[in-house]
Amino acid sequence: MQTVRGSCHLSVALRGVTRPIVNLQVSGQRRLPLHLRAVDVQAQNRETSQATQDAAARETMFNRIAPVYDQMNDVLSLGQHRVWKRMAVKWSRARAGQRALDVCCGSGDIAFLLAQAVGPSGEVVGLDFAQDMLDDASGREDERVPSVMERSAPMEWVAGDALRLPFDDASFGAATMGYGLRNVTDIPLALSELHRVLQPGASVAVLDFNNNPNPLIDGFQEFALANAVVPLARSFGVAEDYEYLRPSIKRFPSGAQQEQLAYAAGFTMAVHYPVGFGLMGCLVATKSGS
Ligand SMILES: C/C(=C\Cc1cc(O)c2ccccc2c1O)CCC[C@H](C)CCC[C@H](C)CCCC(C)C
Ligand SMILES: C[S@@+](CC[C@H](N)C(=O)[O-])C[C@H]1O[C@@H](n2cnc3c(N)ncnc32)[C@H](O)[C@@H]1O
Repeated sequence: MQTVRGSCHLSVALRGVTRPIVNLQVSGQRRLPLHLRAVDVQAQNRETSQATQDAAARETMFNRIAPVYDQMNDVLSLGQHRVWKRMAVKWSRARAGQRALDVCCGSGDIAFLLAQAVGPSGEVVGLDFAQDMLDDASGREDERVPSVMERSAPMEWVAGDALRLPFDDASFGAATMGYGLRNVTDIPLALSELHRVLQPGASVAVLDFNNNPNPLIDGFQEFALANAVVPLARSFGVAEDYEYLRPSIKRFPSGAQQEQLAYAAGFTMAVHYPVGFGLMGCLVATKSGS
C-alpha cells in the first residue's frame, strides 16, 4: 500500500496570476508518476524574477531613449517608418466610430494615425509602461494642428502592461502594436491579451522588425544596424540601447512562427506581411466573428 503525504503550495507569479504549483513530499515504496513529481519551484520562481528584471530594464531603456526616439526613427529609416505605421493602421481595419487600442504606443505615432482612422466619433487608447514615452505622446497630442485635431478621435494615454491589459474583454474594435511585441517578455501572453480585449471579428496589426531568413536581407539589416543605427545612437549617448536591436531581432519569432503563435492565442486568421523590403513585417490577426 503506497502512502503519500503531500501538501499543496500556491505560488503567486509575476502578473498576479496564481499558478498552482504542487509540491508533494512523497513517502512510500514507489516514486509517484512523472506528472506528480515535485515541480521545481525554485526554477519557476527564477524564471519569473528574470522576466521581472528584463521588463524593468526595458522600461528604463525606453524612458532613457524617449527624448531621441522619434528623431532617430525618422533619420535612420529615412522617414519610411511612418509609411510602415500607416500600413499597420490600414491592416487593423480601424473604422469610423470605433474604440481602438494602440499597445506599446510609445510617443504615439500609431495612436495618432488610429485617431484619424476612427475619427471624432471614435475613441483611441494608447498604452505603454514607460511614463516618459506617454508624456511625449500627450505633449504631441496638444501640438497637433487644429485641422488634424478636428478630424481625430479623443485620445487617452494609459500607463500599463501589455501582458496584463487593464481593459474588459471584447472592448476594442481594432488594435495595433508597433515595435512592441519583440520587446515584451512573454509574447504568447501579449497575443492572448490582445485577443481577449478585441471584439469578435476585430483585427490587430502587429508591426515590427522582420527576423528574415533571407541571408541578403538579414545581412543588410545587420550591416545597417551596426554601421548606421548604432553609430548615430552613440552620438546621442544611447548606443547600448540601440545595440539591443540586433539580438532582439534574431531571437524574435519569424513571420511564420508569429502566425502560429497568433493561432495558439485564439485568433482564427493570421497573416504576416513583409514590408520595407522585408526588413520589417506586420502580423495581421483576426478574432473569430462568432
Ligand atoms: C520605428 C523603427 C524602430 C523602432 C524601435 C524599436 C525598438 O525595439 C527599439 C529598441 C531600442 C532602441 C530603439 C528602438 C526603436 O527605435 C524602425 C525604423 C528605425 C530603425 C532604428 C532604423 C532601422 C534601419 C533599417 C535596418 C534600415 C532601413 C533602410 C531603408 C531606409 C528602409
Ligand atoms: C520601440 S517602442 C514602439 C513605440 C511605438 N509603438 C512606435 O511604433 O513607435 C516600444 C514601446 O513598447 C513599450 N513596452 C515594452 N514592453 C512593454 C510592456 N510590457 N507593456 C507596455 N509597454 C511596453 C516601451 O515602453 C516602448 O515605448
